Formats: sequence, structure tokens, C-alpha cells
Amino acid sequence: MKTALTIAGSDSGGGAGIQADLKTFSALGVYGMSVITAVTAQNTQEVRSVQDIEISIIKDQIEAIFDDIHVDTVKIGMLSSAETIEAVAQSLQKYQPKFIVVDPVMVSKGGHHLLQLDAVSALKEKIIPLATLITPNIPEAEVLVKDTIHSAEEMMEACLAIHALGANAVLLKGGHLNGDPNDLLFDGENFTWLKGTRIQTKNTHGTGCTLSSAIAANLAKGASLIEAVHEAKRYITLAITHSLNLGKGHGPTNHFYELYNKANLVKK
Ligand SMILES: Nc1ncnc2c1ncn2[C@@H]1O[C@H](COP(=O)(O)OP(=O)(O)O)[C@@H](O)[C@H]1O
Ligand SMILES: Cc1ncc(COP(=O)(O)OP(=O)(O)O)c(N)n1
Repeated sequence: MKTALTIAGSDSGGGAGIQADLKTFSALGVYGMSVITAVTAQNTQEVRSVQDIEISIIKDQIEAIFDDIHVDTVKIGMLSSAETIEAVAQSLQKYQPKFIVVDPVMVSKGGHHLLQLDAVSALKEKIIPLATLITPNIPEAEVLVKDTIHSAEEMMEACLAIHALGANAVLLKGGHLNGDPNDLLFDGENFTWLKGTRIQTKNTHGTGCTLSSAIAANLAKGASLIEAVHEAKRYITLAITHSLNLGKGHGPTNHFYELYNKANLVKK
């Protein structure tokens, strides 16, 4: 069985972070493992508090996994601080996993900072150059390129600028723009649009986490980058179509295994 590791924060409400990543791995038929970087007290409405995990414990979690179990793919989510970024980057340089999908998580839907403002430069310098693929949403890309993004042309320019930071490939997600949620992949040579149709729902908590984990899982199973991204876009579209009306805020995406199995998304 293929294996996937998520290095991310815990969402107590189960909709985003480590919990969304592990549910996605399971639904797509890969064995999931986790390194928890921070614990958030979070639900569908808000992030109430964040506790960063001690750096030595983060390093120990990574070493415990890599020293014993083969890791086919890594997904990176919430890193919280510059110190955590430094520790994660050092460990990944040591173990050199084949695929690293980076979701540059910065701010929650409710506006809580999940990456400290002074950690953005560390993210750019230490993590982005390790990325097989980075998957920013529009506000994250705007922070990375220090410019606003409103149009398809500006999305293309942003992809080029983020690629120039050292990522092997960039998937710029269009969910935060008006209209249909079209994402743009730049693989270092070519642009590919992944067209979506906007699903009218407030239950979109964890969409970014789900998409990046699905891409990581698909890469582990042997898909090419472009196949992995296309399959993941189908997965997130199904997960939003069947999203769950839990809680009083933004409910979570749905990872019900049978749903994807029936839709032939699980390749063994
Ligand atoms: N309402 C929606 N209907 C269909 N797809 C969506 C919707 N909202 C987001 N998406 C898709 O979900 C994925 C995550 O996008 P986005 O919401 O922009 O990221 P994030 O969760 O990081 O803010 C993208 O593929 C995006 O196009
Ligand atoms: C612990 C944790 N990690 C990441 C996020 C952000 O998740 P995302 O998929 O971008 O979804 P929203 O927060 O935008 O709903 C998170 N909230 N918590």
C-alpha cells in the first residue's frame, strides 16, 4: 500500500488540517500518517486558540516516521511559525521524500492567522524551494507575490512569480475570485486551466486541505502531476457537492469512502 504523510495543524472540529488530510488519504486508498505542528481549538465558525507544538517534538515525529516507514508522498499544511518551518525544512532535506505538496496555509476562513506574519519570508526561503507543487489560494498568492490578483492574466503572472521562488510547479486556486472556481496549474513549462462550476453552499471548510491531500495521494499512487491535479479537482468537487451541513458556520467537505469508490476515483 502507498503511504502519505501530512505535516500540518490539528483542527478539533475535524473539517480542515490533519483531520481532513487523513480522511482524504483514506478515501483515496493510501495509508495516512501525521506530524502535528500545532493544535487549534476550532469549529465550523472560528479558531478560538492555537498551541504550537514544541520544535523537538515536531522533529521527533518526523524522525520516528522516516526512520521506520517508507513515505511515498508528503503534504504540508499549517506550519504556524518560522521556527517550525526551519525544523520541517531541515528534516525534509535530510529524508528527501519524492513528492512534497505544499498548501501555504496562512489565514482561516474566519480571519485567524495560522501562519505568523513574520514567518512568510521563512516559508518562501525554506519550504517553497522544496515543493513538488505549491497550492496557494488567491489571498495566499497575493501575499507571496506582494500584488493583487483579479483576472486570469494576473493569475498567470502570479504563477510565474511563485514558480520563480523555487517551486517545481504551482496550482493557483481560484475559489476566492468571483464566478466559477477555475484553478490554474503551471508546471514550469505549460499552463493548464482546471475549470470548475461554483457549487452554492456555505459548507466549504477544509477545501484547500482536501485538495492538496488528494493531489499528494494521487502522486503516491503513480499519477503524473497533471493527472494528480485533475483527479484531485474531481475529488474536491464531489466532496463539496456532498459537503456536510454540520455546525453553525462553514460545514466540512465529505470524504465518504463509498462515494469516491463508486465514482471510480480509488485506483488500487
Ligand atoms: N463553491 C465552490 N464550488 C466548487 N469548487 C470550489 C468552491 N469553492 C472552492 N472550490 C474549489 O476548491 C478548491 C480549494 O479552493 P479555495 O477555496 O480557493 O482554497 P482554500 O480552501 O485554500 O481557501 C479549489 O479547487 C477551488 O476551485
Ligand atoms: C489546522 C488548520 N489547517 C488549515 C486550515 C485552513 O484550511 P482550508 O482548507 O484553507 O479551509 P478554511 O480554513 O479556509 O475553511 C485550518 N482552518 N485549520
